[in-house]
Amino acid sequence: MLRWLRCLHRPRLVIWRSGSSYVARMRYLVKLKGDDEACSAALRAGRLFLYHKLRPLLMRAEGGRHRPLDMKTTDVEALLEKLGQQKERVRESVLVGCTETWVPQFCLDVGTLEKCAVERLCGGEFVDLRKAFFLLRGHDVPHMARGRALLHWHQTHGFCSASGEPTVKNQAGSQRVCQGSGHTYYPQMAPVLIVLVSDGSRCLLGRQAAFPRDMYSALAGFCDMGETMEETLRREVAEEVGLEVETFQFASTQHWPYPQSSFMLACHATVNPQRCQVSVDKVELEDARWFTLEEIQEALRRASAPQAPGGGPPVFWLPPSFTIAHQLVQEWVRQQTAGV
Ligand SMILES: NC(=O)C1=CN([C@@H]2O[C@H](COP(=O)(O)OP(=O)(O)OC[C@H]3O[C@@H](n4cnc5c(N)ncnc54)[C@H](OP(=O)(O)O)[C@@H]3O)[C@@H](O)[C@H]2O)C=CC1
Ligand SMILES: [Mg+2]
Repeated sequence: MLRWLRCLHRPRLVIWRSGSSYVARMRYLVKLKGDDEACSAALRAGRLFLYHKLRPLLMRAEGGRHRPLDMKTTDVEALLEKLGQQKERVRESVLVGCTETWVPQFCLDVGTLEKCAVERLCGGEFVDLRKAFFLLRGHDVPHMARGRALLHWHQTHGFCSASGEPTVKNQAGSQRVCQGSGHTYYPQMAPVLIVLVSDGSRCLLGRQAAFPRDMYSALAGFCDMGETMEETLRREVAEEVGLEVETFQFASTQHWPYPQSSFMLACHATVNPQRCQVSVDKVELEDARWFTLEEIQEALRRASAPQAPGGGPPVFWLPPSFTIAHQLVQEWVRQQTAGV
């Protein structure tokens, strides 16, 4: 039976900045979601982030980093007209947020335009989001991921599953409605459990064949219909590596834009060190193995994908620092070294 893992990690205290500005902005955003006219006015005054076939438009910033390129709506309208499109296409955009200075932010996919022409006219580059994860600063990543996820949802929910008729997006893009059946569709995320398993002194990482070469991550799996988080955790660890979890503790959550949109629920778990022989399900994983604290600490010190010197054995590496898998690994190291 699962037991709660006591004292492994201190509960996280989150302190939000106080003040009425956050509340007012959230109320403004909810108004834009429910009021097409207000949202159209916000679009005129807002900023647009362009995507091309779900690749965000980035520009080079100082220090070799990149940043998302945002544009005035009127500039995007001029761009569309210059490339032979109707400027009304800006209305295909979706609302993704609002800055602290109350500038509404929208995303628009211009995948039907010629990519190089847009890049030339805007002075940026459309970059695959997985590559962009390594180029952007941490706080820009969730923003770009959210835009991609929402645009992808709209691109794949154009028809009603009840009537087969086209669905229509509201101006904010917070829902699609089928006039025929009356169904309203809302953007969805699939719950995924991600877990860092430890035997007390080592942690278990695995890799799928589709991962970048030599990258290892925490175990993950989609929640089955009707499962609790604990049941998914226990099942996935049993299925993928043949181990029985003894204790676990919830850690945090993260939105992840793949494969469609996932709501990642992150946990730490332990197995009995006397029963930690890994048996990998080769359909799901290419490999899974135990790593010592020293190996993990060294991987955390390596900034990016390392090259094995002189053709020696490949060195493993971890997902980028903003990912929840990386955060689980860092938490585990902190716990292992606490009081040392
Ligand atoms: N942010 C992070 O730090 C990390 C994120 N992840 C993400 O977690 C997600 C899940 O991990 P993964 O190990 O692949 O999951 P699973 O172990 O559940 O295996 C994936 C398989 O499950 C099936 N499946 C069941 N439900 C779904 C669903 N709702 N959507 C898609 N496939 C489903 C598919 O099988 P079939 O194709 O046969 O139908 C798919 O190939 C991935 O999207 C991955 O990108 C993973 C690690 C780190
Ligand atoms: Mg998996």
